[in-house]
Amino acid sequence: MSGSRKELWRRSESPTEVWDDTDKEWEFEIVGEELDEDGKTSRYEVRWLNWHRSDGTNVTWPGQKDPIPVRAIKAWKQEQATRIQKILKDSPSSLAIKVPTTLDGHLMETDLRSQGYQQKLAIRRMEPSQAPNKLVEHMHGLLSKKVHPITQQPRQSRLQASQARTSTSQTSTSQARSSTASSKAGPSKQPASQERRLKLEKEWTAIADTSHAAPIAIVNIIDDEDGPPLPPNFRYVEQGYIYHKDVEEIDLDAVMVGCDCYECDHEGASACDCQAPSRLHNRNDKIFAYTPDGLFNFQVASGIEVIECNKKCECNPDCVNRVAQRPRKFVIEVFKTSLAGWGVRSQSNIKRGQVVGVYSGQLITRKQAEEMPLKHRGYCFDLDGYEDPDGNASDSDRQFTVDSRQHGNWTRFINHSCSPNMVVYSVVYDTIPEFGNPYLAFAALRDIPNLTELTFDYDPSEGDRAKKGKDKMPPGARKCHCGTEGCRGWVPV
Ligand SMILES: C[S@@+](CC[C@H](N)C(=O)[O-])C[C@H]1O[C@@H](n2cnc3c(N)ncnc32)[C@H](O)[C@@H]1O
Repeated sequence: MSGSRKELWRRSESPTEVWDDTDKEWEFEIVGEELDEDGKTSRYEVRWLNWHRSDGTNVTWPGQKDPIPVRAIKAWKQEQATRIQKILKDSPSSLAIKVPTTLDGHLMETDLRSQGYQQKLAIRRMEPSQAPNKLVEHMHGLLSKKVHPITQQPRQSRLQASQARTSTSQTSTSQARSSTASSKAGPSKQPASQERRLKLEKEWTAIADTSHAAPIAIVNIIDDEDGPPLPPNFRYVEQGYIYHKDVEEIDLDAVMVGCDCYECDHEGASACDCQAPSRLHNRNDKIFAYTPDGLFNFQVASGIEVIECNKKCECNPDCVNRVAQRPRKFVIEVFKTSLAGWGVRSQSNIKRGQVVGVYSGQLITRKQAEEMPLKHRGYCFDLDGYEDPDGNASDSDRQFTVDSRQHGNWTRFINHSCSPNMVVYSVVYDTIPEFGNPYLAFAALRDIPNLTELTFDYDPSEGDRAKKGKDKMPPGARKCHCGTEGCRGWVPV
Protein backbone atom coordinates (compact mmCIF):
# COMPACT_ATOMS: atom_id res chain seq x y z
CA MET A 1 0.00 0.00 0.00
CA SER A 2 1.41 3.37 -0.83
CA GLY A 3 0.89 6.57 1.18
CA SER A 4 1.34 7.23 4.85
CA ARG A 5 -0.79 5.63 7.49
CA LYS A 6 -3.16 7.87 9.39
CA GLU A 7 -2.62 7.87 13.12
CA LEU A 8 -5.96 7.68 14.85
CA TRP A 9 -4.91 6.71 18.33
CA ARG A 10 -1.83 7.11 20.48
CA ARG A 11 -1.18 6.41 24.12
CA SER A 12 -0.95 9.48 26.35
CA GLU A 13 2.30 10.14 28.13
CA SER A 14 2.09 8.83 31.67
CA PRO A 15 3.95 9.81 34.78
CA THR A 16 6.61 7.39 35.91
CA GLU A 17 5.67 5.49 39.00
CA VAL A 18 8.27 4.88 41.68
CA TRP A 19 8.03 1.68 43.68
CA ASP A 20 9.89 0.65 46.80
CA ASP A 21 10.27 -2.67 48.65
CA THR A 22 11.80 -4.28 45.59
CA ASP A 23 12.26 -7.66 47.30
CA LYS A 24 8.69 -8.00 48.36
CA GLU A 25 6.43 -10.59 46.72
CA TRP A 26 3.66 -8.80 44.91
CA GLU A 27 0.40 -10.53 44.18
CA PHE A 28 -1.50 -9.47 41.13
CA GLU A 29 -4.14 -10.46 38.67
CA ILE A 30 -4.37 -9.64 34.99
CA VAL A 31 -7.54 -7.69 34.33
CA GLY A 32 -7.14 -6.66 30.72
CA GLU A 33 -4.94 -6.52 27.69
CA GLU A 34 -4.19 -4.14 24.87
CA LEU A 35 -3.85 -5.44 21.33
CA ASP A 36 -1.45 -4.14 18.72
CA GLU A 37 -2.32 -3.52 15.11
CA ASP A 38 -1.84 -7.17 14.20
CA GLY A 39 -4.29 -8.22 16.88
CA LYS A 40 -1.52 -9.51 19.14
CA THR A 41 -1.31 -8.61 22.80
CA SER A 42 1.10 -5.72 23.28
CA ARG A 43 0.75 -5.44 27.05
CA TYR A 44 -1.39 -6.48 29.97
CA GLU A 45 -3.35 -4.51 32.51
CA VAL A 46 -2.57 -5.69 36.01
CA ARG A 47 -4.37 -5.14 39.33
CA TRP A 48 -2.10 -5.32 42.40
CA LEU A 49 -3.61 -7.01 45.41
CA ASN A 50 -1.31 -5.71 48.17
CA TRP A 51 -0.52 -2.30 46.77
CA HIS A 52 -2.50 0.79 45.90
CA ARG A 53 -1.93 4.47 45.29
CA SER A 54 -2.98 7.13 47.71
CA ASP A 55 -6.16 7.66 45.68
CA GLY A 56 -7.02 3.97 46.04
CA THR A 57 -6.29 2.93 42.44
CA ASN A 58 -4.20 -0.20 42.03
CA VAL A 59 -3.99 -0.93 38.33
CA THR A 60 -0.90 -0.60 36.09
CA TRP A 61 0.29 -1.63 32.62
CA PRO A 62 3.70 -3.20 33.24
CA GLY A 63 6.14 -2.66 30.40
CA GLN A 64 8.65 -5.02 28.83
CA LYS A 65 11.10 -4.46 31.65
CA ASP A 66 8.65 -6.17 33.99
CA PRO A 67 7.67 -9.34 32.19
CA ILE A 68 4.57 -11.09 33.42
CA PRO A 69 5.05 -14.79 34.22
CA VAL A 70 3.91 -17.09 31.44
CA ARG A 71 1.62 -19.08 33.71
CA ALA A 72 -0.29 -15.94 34.61
CA ILE A 73 -0.75 -15.10 30.94
CA LYS A 74 -1.86 -18.63 30.20
CA ALA A 75 -4.43 -18.54 32.95
CA TRP A 76 -5.69 -15.15 31.74
CA LYS A 77 -6.09 -16.45 28.19
CA GLN A 78 -7.95 -19.46 29.45
CA GLU A 79 -10.19 -17.30 31.54
CA GLN A 80 -10.95 -15.24 28.44
CA ALA A 81 -11.75 -18.44 26.56
CA THR A 82 -14.25 -19.35 29.28
CA ARG A 83 -15.90 -15.97 28.94
CA ILE A 84 -16.14 -16.38 25.17
CA GLN A 85 -17.73 -19.77 25.64
CA LYS A 86 -20.26 -18.23 28.00
CA ILE A 87 -21.09 -15.63 25.36
CA LEU A 88 -21.47 -18.42 22.80
CA LYS A 89 -23.64 -20.47 25.13
CA ASP A 90 -25.89 -17.54 25.88
CA SER A 91 -26.68 -17.13 22.19
CA PRO A 92 -26.50 -20.66 20.87
CA SER A 93 -28.87 -20.67 17.92
CA SER A 94 -27.82 -17.77 15.75
CA LEU A 95 -24.70 -15.84 14.83
CA ALA A 96 -25.98 -12.86 16.79
CA ILE A 97 -24.07 -12.28 20.02
CA LYS A 98 -25.72 -10.62 23.02
CA VAL A 99 -24.84 -6.96 23.52
CA PRO A 100 -24.02 -5.96 27.07
CA THR A 101 -25.49 -2.76 28.37
CA THR A 102 -22.98 -0.79 30.45
CA LEU A 103 -20.23 1.21 28.75
CA ASP A 104 -17.34 -0.48 30.54
CA GLY A 105 -18.87 -3.83 29.93
CA HIS A 106 -19.42 -2.93 26.35
CA LEU A 107 -15.81 -2.03 25.66
CA MET A 108 -14.56 -5.07 27.51
CA GLU A 109 -17.05 -7.38 25.85
CA THR A 110 -16.65 -6.06 22.33
CA ASP A 111 -13.44 -7.92 21.75
CA LEU A 112 -14.70 -11.07 23.47
CA ARG A 113 -17.87 -10.87 21.46
CA SER A 114 -15.84 -10.54 18.30
CA GLN A 115 -13.71 -13.53 19.20
CA GLY A 116 -16.85 -15.45 20.12
CA TYR A 117 -18.33 -14.55 16.75
CA GLN A 118 -15.27 -15.86 14.93
CA GLN A 119 -15.47 -19.11 16.85
CA LYS A 120 -19.15 -19.43 16.14
CA LEU A 121 -18.55 -18.94 12.46
CA ALA A 122 -15.87 -21.60 12.57
CA ILE A 123 -18.16 -24.00 14.43
CA ARG A 124 -21.01 -23.27 12.08
CA ARG A 125 -18.86 -24.11 9.10
CA MET A 126 -18.30 -27.59 10.45
CA GLU A 127 -20.57 -30.48 9.71
CA PRO A 128 -23.65 -29.98 11.91
CA SER A 129 -23.00 -33.33 13.59
CA GLN A 130 -19.52 -32.23 14.70
CA ALA A 131 -20.42 -28.80 15.93
CA PRO A 132 -21.88 -29.67 19.34
CA ASN A 133 -18.89 -31.89 20.15
CA LYS A 134 -16.51 -29.18 19.12
CA LEU A 135 -18.26 -26.75 21.41
CA VAL A 136 -17.88 -29.26 24.21
CA GLU A 137 -14.20 -29.66 23.32
CA HIS A 138 -13.75 -25.92 23.57
CA MET A 139 -15.25 -26.02 27.03
CA HIS A 140 -12.77 -28.55 28.38
CA GLY A 141 -9.65 -27.75 30.32
CA LEU A 142 -10.52 -24.17 31.16
CA LEU A 143 -8.99 -22.71 34.27
CA SER A 144 -10.39 -20.19 36.67
CA LYS A 145 -7.24 -19.53 38.68
CA LYS A 146 -6.64 -15.82 38.86
CA VAL A 147 -4.12 -14.74 41.49
CA HIS A 148 -0.39 -15.15 40.85
CA PRO A 149 2.41 -14.21 43.17
CA ILE A 150 5.48 -12.77 41.52
CA THR A 151 8.66 -11.80 43.29
CA GLN A 152 9.82 -9.39 40.67
CA GLN A 153 8.54 -5.94 41.30
CA PRO A 154 7.48 -3.67 38.44
CA ARG A 155 9.77 -0.79 39.41
CA GLN A 156 8.85 1.69 36.78
CA SER A 157 5.35 0.79 35.91
CA ARG A 158 3.33 3.54 34.48
CA LEU A 159 0.07 4.96 35.64
CA GLN A 160 -2.15 4.14 32.71
CA ALA A 161 -5.43 2.93 34.00
CA SER A 162 -7.30 6.15 33.44
CA GLN A 163 -5.58 7.00 30.18
CA ALA A 164 -5.42 3.74 28.36
CA ARG A 165 -8.30 2.45 26.36
CA THR A 166 -10.41 -0.04 28.19
CA SER A 167 -8.86 -3.43 28.42
CA THR A 168 -9.17 -5.95 25.64
CA SER A 169 -10.38 -3.39 23.15
CA GLN A 170 -8.58 -3.15 19.82
CA THR A 171 -6.58 -0.02 19.11
CA SER A 172 -8.08 2.22 16.49
CA THR A 173 -4.83 2.44 14.57
CA SER A 174 -5.13 -1.19 13.79
CA GLN A 175 -8.63 -0.65 12.54
CA ALA A 176 -7.52 2.17 10.33
CA ARG A 177 -5.21 -0.17 8.48
CA SER A 178 -6.58 -1.23 5.18
CA SER A 179 -5.21 -2.59 2.01
CA THR A 180 -5.12 -2.07 -1.63
CA ALA A 181 -4.78 -5.12 -3.75
CA SER A 182 -2.38 -7.73 -2.38
CA SER A 183 -1.49 -6.06 0.90
CA LYS A 184 -2.19 -7.59 4.30
CA ALA A 185 -5.20 -5.92 5.83
CA GLY A 186 -6.03 -5.05 9.43
CA PRO A 187 -8.35 -6.97 11.73
CA SER A 188 -11.97 -7.15 10.82
CA LYS A 189 -13.65 -5.94 13.96
CA GLN A 190 -14.96 -2.53 13.06
CA PRO A 191 -18.50 -2.06 14.32
CA ALA A 192 -19.48 0.17 11.42
CA SER A 193 -23.10 -0.13 12.32
CA GLN A 194 -24.74 1.11 9.17
CA GLU A 195 -28.11 -0.39 8.55
CA ARG A 196 -27.62 -1.06 4.85
CA ARG A 197 -24.32 -2.82 5.41
CA LEU A 198 -25.84 -5.13 8.00
CA LYS A 199 -28.88 -5.76 5.85
CA LEU A 200 -26.71 -6.76 2.88
CA GLU A 201 -24.53 -8.93 5.09
CA LYS A 202 -27.59 -10.72 6.45
CA GLU A 203 -29.22 -11.13 3.07
CA TRP A 204 -26.10 -12.44 1.33
CA THR A 205 -25.25 -14.77 4.18
CA ALA A 206 -28.78 -16.21 4.11
CA ILE A 207 -28.54 -16.79 0.36
CA ALA A 208 -25.07 -18.34 0.71
CA ASP A 209 -26.43 -20.54 3.46
CA THR A 210 -28.99 -22.09 1.11
CA SER A 211 -26.00 -23.47 -0.84
CA HIS A 212 -24.32 -24.51 2.44
CA ALA A 213 -21.67 -21.86 1.81
CA ALA A 214 -19.94 -19.94 4.63
CA PRO A 215 -21.16 -16.45 5.66
CA ILE A 216 -20.27 -13.17 4.00
CA ALA A 217 -19.20 -10.17 6.08
CA ILE A 218 -19.14 -6.59 4.85
CA VAL A 219 -16.49 -4.47 6.52
CA ASN A 220 -15.63 -0.80 6.21
CA ILE A 221 -12.96 0.66 8.44
CA ILE A 222 -11.96 3.34 5.96
CA ASP A 223 -14.90 5.71 5.81
CA ASP A 224 -18.67 5.99 6.31
CA GLU A 225 -19.77 4.28 3.12
CA ASP A 226 -22.46 1.88 4.24
CA GLY A 227 -21.54 -0.99 1.94
CA PRO A 228 -20.46 -1.41 -1.67
CA PRO A 229 -22.33 0.58 -4.31
CA LEU A 230 -24.69 -1.70 -6.23
CA PRO A 231 -27.10 -1.20 -9.09
CA PRO A 232 -30.77 -1.09 -8.08
CA ASN A 233 -32.25 -4.58 -7.65
CA PHE A 234 -28.83 -6.22 -7.40
CA ARG A 235 -29.29 -9.89 -6.57
CA TYR A 236 -26.70 -11.94 -4.70
CA VAL A 237 -26.23 -15.34 -6.38
CA GLU A 238 -23.85 -17.63 -4.52
CA GLN A 239 -23.61 -20.30 -7.22
CA GLY A 240 -24.43 -20.76 -10.89
CA TYR A 241 -25.54 -18.53 -13.70
CA ILE A 242 -28.75 -16.67 -14.36
CA TYR A 243 -29.45 -17.08 -18.06
CA HIS A 244 -30.23 -13.91 -19.96
CA LYS A 245 -33.41 -14.33 -22.00
CA ASP A 246 -31.34 -14.17 -25.20
CA VAL A 247 -29.23 -17.13 -24.14
CA GLU A 248 -30.78 -20.41 -25.01
CA GLU A 249 -30.92 -22.84 -22.11
CA ILE A 250 -30.22 -26.41 -23.05
CA ASP A 251 -31.61 -29.46 -21.36
CA LEU A 252 -28.32 -30.53 -19.82
CA ASP A 253 -29.80 -33.54 -18.11
CA ALA A 254 -30.49 -35.03 -21.47
CA VAL A 255 -26.91 -34.70 -22.72
CA MET A 256 -24.72 -35.09 -19.65
CA VAL A 257 -23.10 -38.43 -18.94
CA GLY A 258 -21.39 -39.57 -15.78
CA CYS A 259 -18.66 -42.00 -14.92
CA ASP A 260 -19.19 -45.34 -13.22
CA CYS A 261 -15.90 -45.34 -11.29
CA TYR A 262 -16.11 -46.81 -7.84
CA GLU A 263 -13.48 -44.32 -6.72
CA CYS A 264 -12.14 -42.01 -9.41
CA ASP A 265 -8.64 -41.66 -7.93
CA HIS A 266 -8.40 -45.42 -7.51
CA GLU A 267 -9.15 -46.10 -11.14
CA GLY A 268 -7.25 -43.04 -12.40
CA ALA A 269 -8.30 -40.22 -14.71
CA SER A 270 -7.67 -42.22 -17.89
CA ALA A 271 -10.26 -44.76 -16.73
CA CYS A 272 -12.85 -42.15 -15.74
CA ASP A 273 -15.49 -41.65 -18.43
CA CYS A 274 -15.90 -38.00 -17.44
CA GLN A 275 -12.37 -37.37 -18.63
CA ALA A 276 -12.96 -38.61 -22.19
CA PRO A 277 -13.15 -35.06 -23.58
CA SER A 278 -10.51 -33.72 -21.15
CA ARG A 279 -7.25 -32.38 -22.51
CA LEU A 280 -5.55 -32.54 -19.17
CA HIS A 281 -2.57 -34.83 -19.69
CA ASN A 282 0.69 -35.72 -18.15
CA ARG A 283 2.65 -37.39 -20.94
CA ASN A 284 0.28 -40.09 -22.20
CA ASP A 285 -1.91 -40.32 -19.13
CA LYS A 286 -4.90 -38.20 -18.37
CA ILE A 287 -4.77 -36.56 -14.98
CA PHE A 288 -7.17 -34.86 -12.62
CA ALA A 289 -6.69 -31.21 -11.80
CA TYR A 290 -6.45 -31.83 -8.06
CA THR A 291 -4.15 -33.50 -5.58
CA PRO A 292 -5.57 -36.25 -3.36
CA ASP A 293 -6.02 -33.53 -0.71
CA GLY A 294 -8.33 -31.55 -2.96
CA LEU A 295 -5.80 -28.85 -3.88
CA PHE A 296 -5.53 -27.48 -7.41
CA ASN A 297 -2.34 -29.01 -8.84
CA PHE A 298 -1.49 -26.17 -11.27
CA GLN A 299 -1.03 -28.64 -14.11
CA VAL A 300 -3.81 -26.98 -16.08
CA ALA A 301 -2.43 -24.93 -18.96
CA SER A 302 -4.23 -21.76 -19.98
CA GLY A 303 -7.22 -22.48 -22.22
CA ILE A 304 -7.73 -26.01 -20.90
CA GLU A 305 -10.93 -26.78 -19.11
CA VAL A 306 -11.11 -28.92 -16.01
CA ILE A 307 -13.91 -31.45 -16.21
CA GLU A 308 -15.15 -32.47 -12.78
CA CYS A 309 -17.43 -35.38 -12.00
CA ASN A 310 -21.10 -34.50 -12.08
CA LYS A 311 -24.46 -35.48 -10.67
CA LYS A 312 -24.76 -38.39 -13.08
CA CYS A 313 -21.51 -39.95 -11.81
CA GLU A 314 -21.46 -42.92 -9.49
CA CYS A 315 -18.63 -41.55 -7.34
CA ASN A 316 -19.07 -39.99 -3.90
CA PRO A 317 -19.36 -36.26 -3.12
CA ASP A 318 -15.85 -36.38 -1.67
CA CYS A 319 -14.40 -37.69 -4.95
CA VAL A 320 -10.98 -36.24 -5.76
CA ASN A 321 -12.48 -34.84 -8.92
CA ARG A 322 -15.18 -32.76 -7.22
CA VAL A 323 -13.63 -29.62 -5.79
CA ALA A 324 -14.82 -26.36 -7.35
CA GLN A 325 -18.39 -27.60 -7.09
CA ARG A 326 -18.23 -27.94 -3.30
CA PRO A 327 -19.81 -25.20 -1.18
CA ARG A 328 -17.46 -22.36 -0.33
CA LYS A 329 -15.94 -22.99 3.07
CA PHE A 330 -14.08 -19.76 3.75
CA VAL A 331 -15.85 -16.87 5.43
CA ILE A 332 -15.40 -13.98 3.05
CA GLU A 333 -15.16 -10.32 3.89
CA VAL A 334 -16.12 -7.78 1.26
CA PHE A 335 -14.17 -4.83 2.59
CA LYS A 336 -13.44 -1.24 1.66
CA THR A 337 -9.88 -0.75 0.45
CA SER A 338 -8.22 2.62 0.61
CA LEU A 339 -7.54 3.01 -3.11
CA ALA A 340 -9.40 0.40 -5.14
CA GLY A 341 -13.01 0.60 -3.99
CA TRP A 342 -14.26 -2.58 -2.36
CA GLY A 343 -12.18 -5.73 -2.32
CA VAL A 344 -12.27 -9.20 -0.86
CA ARG A 345 -10.38 -11.13 1.80
CA SER A 346 -10.91 -14.28 3.80
CA GLN A 347 -11.12 -14.62 7.56
CA SER A 348 -9.11 -17.85 7.35
CA ASN A 349 -5.65 -18.71 6.16
CA ILE A 350 -5.80 -20.25 2.71
CA LYS A 351 -3.34 -22.88 1.51
CA ARG A 352 -1.69 -22.81 -1.88
CA GLY A 353 -3.95 -24.70 -4.28
CA GLN A 354 -7.13 -24.33 -2.26
CA VAL A 355 -10.11 -23.41 -4.36
CA VAL A 356 -11.67 -20.36 -2.77
CA GLY A 357 -14.80 -19.91 -4.85
CA VAL A 358 -16.47 -19.65 -8.21
CA TYR A 359 -17.62 -16.60 -10.21
CA SER A 360 -21.36 -16.20 -10.61
CA GLY A 361 -23.59 -13.82 -12.51
CA GLN A 362 -25.76 -13.46 -15.55
CA LEU A 363 -24.80 -15.43 -18.65
CA ILE A 364 -24.99 -13.11 -21.64
CA THR A 365 -23.77 -13.49 -25.21
CA ARG A 366 -20.34 -12.17 -26.16
CA LYS A 367 -22.06 -9.80 -28.56
CA GLN A 368 -24.14 -8.34 -25.73
CA ALA A 369 -21.00 -7.87 -23.67
CA GLU A 370 -19.19 -6.12 -26.50
CA GLU A 371 -22.08 -3.74 -26.98
CA MET A 372 -22.17 -2.85 -23.31
CA PRO A 373 -20.87 0.59 -22.18
CA LEU A 374 -17.20 0.30 -21.13
CA LYS A 375 -18.02 1.49 -17.61
CA HIS A 376 -20.14 -1.63 -17.07
CA ARG A 377 -17.62 -4.05 -18.52
CA GLY A 378 -15.63 -4.02 -15.30
CA TYR A 379 -17.89 -6.79 -13.97
CA CYS A 380 -17.78 -8.93 -17.12
CA PHE A 381 -15.74 -12.09 -17.47
CA ASP A 382 -15.47 -13.71 -20.90
CA LEU A 383 -15.76 -17.47 -21.00
CA ASP A 384 -13.04 -18.56 -23.40
CA GLY A 385 -14.34 -20.47 -26.36
CA TYR A 386 -14.09 -24.22 -26.14
CA GLU A 387 -11.66 -25.96 -28.44
CA ASP A 388 -12.22 -29.63 -28.96
CA PRO A 389 -9.25 -32.04 -28.83
CA ASP A 390 -8.77 -31.58 -32.58
CA GLY A 391 -8.31 -27.88 -32.10
CA ASN A 392 -11.67 -26.79 -33.51
CA ALA A 393 -12.97 -23.64 -31.92
CA SER A 394 -16.47 -23.57 -30.48
CA ASP A 395 -19.48 -22.40 -32.35
CA SER A 396 -19.34 -18.59 -32.22
CA ASP A 397 -23.04 -18.54 -31.33
CA ARG A 398 -22.07 -20.14 -28.06
CA GLN A 399 -19.50 -17.65 -26.86
CA PHE A 400 -20.56 -16.22 -23.58
CA THR A 401 -19.64 -13.68 -20.97
CA VAL A 402 -20.59 -13.68 -17.30
CA ASP A 403 -21.83 -10.30 -16.16
CA SER A 404 -21.89 -9.87 -12.39
CA ARG A 405 -22.96 -6.23 -12.29
CA GLN A 406 -26.63 -6.94 -11.65
CA HIS A 407 -26.42 -10.51 -10.32
CA GLY A 408 -23.34 -11.95 -8.70
CA ASN A 409 -21.54 -13.10 -5.61
CA TRP A 410 -18.55 -11.88 -3.56
CA THR A 411 -16.16 -12.66 -6.44
CA ARG A 412 -17.43 -9.57 -8.28
CA PHE A 413 -15.48 -7.52 -5.73
CA ILE A 414 -12.13 -9.21 -6.31
CA ASN A 415 -9.66 -6.55 -7.37
CA HIS A 416 -6.92 -6.86 -9.94
CA SER A 417 -3.26 -7.23 -9.05
CA CYS A 418 -0.31 -7.38 -11.43
CA SER A 419 1.20 -9.89 -8.99
CA PRO A 420 -1.91 -11.71 -7.82
CA ASN A 421 -2.38 -14.35 -5.14
CA MET A 422 -5.08 -16.29 -7.03
CA VAL A 423 -5.40 -17.81 -10.46
CA VAL A 424 -8.60 -18.43 -12.42
CA TYR A 425 -9.33 -21.61 -14.33
CA SER A 426 -12.34 -22.89 -16.26
CA VAL A 427 -14.20 -25.83 -14.85
CA VAL A 428 -17.15 -27.84 -16.03
CA TYR A 429 -19.37 -29.79 -13.65
CA ASP A 430 -23.00 -29.34 -14.43
CA THR A 431 -22.70 -28.80 -18.14
CA ILE A 432 -20.65 -30.19 -21.01
CA PRO A 433 -17.57 -28.50 -22.49
CA GLU A 434 -19.11 -28.06 -25.93
CA PHE A 435 -21.76 -25.71 -24.58
CA GLY A 436 -19.29 -22.96 -23.78
CA ASN A 437 -20.67 -22.22 -20.31
CA PRO A 438 -18.01 -23.45 -17.89
CA TYR A 439 -17.52 -21.91 -14.44
CA LEU A 440 -14.57 -19.79 -13.42
CA ALA A 441 -12.92 -21.01 -10.25
CA PHE A 442 -10.35 -19.14 -8.13
CA ALA A 443 -7.42 -21.11 -6.69
CA ALA A 444 -4.78 -19.72 -4.30
CA LEU A 445 -1.40 -19.32 -6.02
CA ARG A 446 0.42 -19.32 -2.69
CA ASP A 447 -0.35 -19.62 1.01
CA ILE A 448 -2.51 -16.59 1.80
CA PRO A 449 -2.66 -15.44 5.44
CA ASN A 450 -6.10 -14.53 6.71
CA LEU A 451 -7.26 -10.95 6.10
CA THR A 452 -4.96 -10.54 3.11
CA GLU A 453 -6.68 -9.10 0.11
CA LEU A 454 -7.50 -11.74 -2.51
CA THR A 455 -6.61 -10.72 -6.05
CA PHE A 456 -6.23 -12.06 -9.55
CA ASP A 457 -4.75 -10.73 -12.77
CA TYR A 458 -7.65 -9.43 -14.87
CA ASP A 459 -5.73 -10.20 -18.04
CA PRO A 460 -2.64 -12.37 -17.63
CA SER A 461 -1.85 -12.07 -21.36
CA GLU A 462 -1.30 -8.35 -20.78
CA GLY A 463 1.42 -9.36 -18.37
CA ASP A 464 3.19 -11.34 -21.08
CA ARG A 465 2.88 -8.46 -23.50
CA ALA A 466 4.17 -6.03 -20.88
CA LYS A 467 7.20 -8.23 -20.27
CA LYS A 468 7.92 -8.10 -23.98
CA GLY A 469 7.63 -4.31 -23.89
CA LYS A 470 4.55 -4.37 -26.11
CA ASP A 471 2.01 -3.30 -23.54
CA LYS A 472 -0.39 -0.60 -24.46
CA MET A 473 -3.01 0.81 -22.15
CA PRO A 474 -6.37 -0.30 -23.58
CA PRO A 475 -9.36 2.06 -23.76
CA GLY A 476 -11.30 2.23 -20.52
CA ALA A 477 -8.37 0.98 -18.42
CA ARG A 478 -7.82 2.63 -15.03
CA LYS A 479 -4.79 3.51 -13.00
CA CYS A 480 -3.73 0.43 -11.07
CA HIS A 481 -3.30 0.65 -7.31
CA CYS A 482 -2.13 -2.91 -6.72
CA GLY A 483 1.13 -1.52 -5.36
CA THR A 484 3.17 -4.54 -6.42
CA GLU A 485 6.71 -4.30 -7.66
CA GLY A 486 5.96 -5.30 -11.22
CA CYS A 487 2.80 -3.21 -11.49
CA ARG A 488 1.95 -2.51 -15.12
CA GLY A 489 0.37 0.80 -14.13
CA TRP A 490 -3.18 0.15 -15.23
CA VAL A 491 -6.09 -2.19 -14.61
CA PRO A 492 -7.33 -3.92 -17.73
CA VAL A 493 -11.09 -3.76 -18.35
C1 LIG B 1 -14.77 -6.19 -10.64
S1 LIG B 1 -14.62 -4.62 -9.95
C2 LIG B 1 -13.81 -4.96 -8.45
C3 LIG B 1 -14.58 -4.41 -7.29
C4 LIG B 1 -14.51 -2.94 -7.18
N1 LIG B 1 -13.29 -2.53 -6.50
C5 LIG B 1 -15.73 -2.38 -6.46
O1 LIG B 1 -15.56 -1.55 -5.56
O2 LIG B 1 -16.85 -2.75 -6.83
C6 LIG B 1 -13.41 -3.93 -10.97
C7 LIG B 1 -13.15 -2.46 -10.73
O3 LIG B 1 -12.47 -2.30 -9.49
C8 LIG B 1 -11.45 -1.32 -9.60
N2 LIG B 1 -10.15 -1.97 -9.42
C9 LIG B 1 -9.89 -3.29 -9.42
N3 LIG B 1 -8.59 -3.54 -9.19
C10 LIG B 1 -8.00 -2.34 -9.06
C11 LIG B 1 -6.65 -1.93 -8.86
N4 LIG B 1 -5.65 -2.79 -8.71
N5 LIG B 1 -6.42 -0.60 -8.81
C12 LIG B 1 -7.41 0.30 -8.96
N6 LIG B 1 -8.69 -0.02 -9.15
C13 LIG B 1 -8.99 -1.33 -9.21
C14 LIG B 1 -11.55 -0.76 -11.02
O4 LIG B 1 -12.39 0.35 -10.95
C15 LIG B 1 -12.22 -1.88 -11.76
O5 LIG B 1 -12.92 -1.42 -12.88
